[in-house]
Amino acid sequence: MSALIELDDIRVHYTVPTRRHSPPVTLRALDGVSLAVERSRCLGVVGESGCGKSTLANVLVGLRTPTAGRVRYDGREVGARRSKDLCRRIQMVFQDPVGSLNPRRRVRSVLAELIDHHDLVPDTGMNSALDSLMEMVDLPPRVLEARPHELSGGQRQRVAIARALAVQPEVLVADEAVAALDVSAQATVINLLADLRAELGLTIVFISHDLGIVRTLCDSVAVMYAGRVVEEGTAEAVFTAAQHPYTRALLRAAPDLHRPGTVRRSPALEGEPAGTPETNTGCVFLPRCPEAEAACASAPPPYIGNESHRTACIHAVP
Ligand SMILES: Nc1ncnc2c1ncn2[C@@H]1O[C@H](COP(=O)(O)OP(=O)(O)OP(=O)(O)O)[C@@H](O)[C@H]1O
Repeated sequence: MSALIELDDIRVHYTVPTRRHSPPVTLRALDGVSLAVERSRCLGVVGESGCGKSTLANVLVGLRTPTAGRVRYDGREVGARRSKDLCRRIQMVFQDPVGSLNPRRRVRSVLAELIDHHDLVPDTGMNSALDSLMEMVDLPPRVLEARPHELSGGQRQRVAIARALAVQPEVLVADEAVAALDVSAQATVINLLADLRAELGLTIVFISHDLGIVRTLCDSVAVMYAGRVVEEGTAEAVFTAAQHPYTRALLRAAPDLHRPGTVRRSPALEGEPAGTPETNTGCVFLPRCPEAEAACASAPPPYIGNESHRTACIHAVP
């Protein structure tokens, strides 16, 4: 199967200030990421907080121009300035629908404006296009008349998905799209994404801290550490026979994988002690993983920043 999106040696470096009188350092948020996403498939991207997942999402949708590397879409190289049509084809769903929806505007007006902007439906077909969108995301038509604060978290996230679907995209990049939802709303949104993929042939890049959900939804998984993809494979292979020490540490630390009835622990990890993750707003912070650091030795510390919220990918370029 041919890849719809290809990333080739993508680097995103930021220049960040340090202490007064010290020169700024370069932070490698992405440090040579190569990935291919096949059409109509779902790729999960996992890794601890700060490893570069959102930066990757931003590169995919064109919100961030890479410092180096190439992005290809459907075989064609994508430049720094994307066409309106390419922007339409790759849509993002963010973690926080409240922040991404204008609180003053009714759902109808947000969706209609987008459809209009891309000339996707004649004026006479607008009402039925909006009704079908609501049906697609399993919301009653009355939601069209609501403002975001009048909806539940799960409903808002479905409106955010409707907004992405309004422009008839080929790719959805979901960046922690269910992290802010309770378990039942999460299940609804996950099922919705799975149905949309099956019905519309959508390609999905699903970024999440929740390994249980990734295993359920995704065909393949890319594991990120310190701005790099350290392991990539089918979901089954990654979850049952992880190869990289960091993936194994991540699996050990994932609370969902130890919860009975969700996802069984990888046989590859049998006999190894489970980690004790500290959780904070849904993020899993791993205990330091010397094996993983050794395996990523070409990206050595020193880390900068707050050690208690360790962002492994922050290391100064020597
Ligand atoms: N505009 C920016 N300027 C400087 N540093 C940035 C910028 N955006 C992101 N970073 C840094 O780049 C690194 C990667 O950030 P990113 O948001 O991609 O991580 P993440 O894996 O998505 O984390 P989380 O799971 O917590 O959302 C982090 O160390 C972050 O602080």
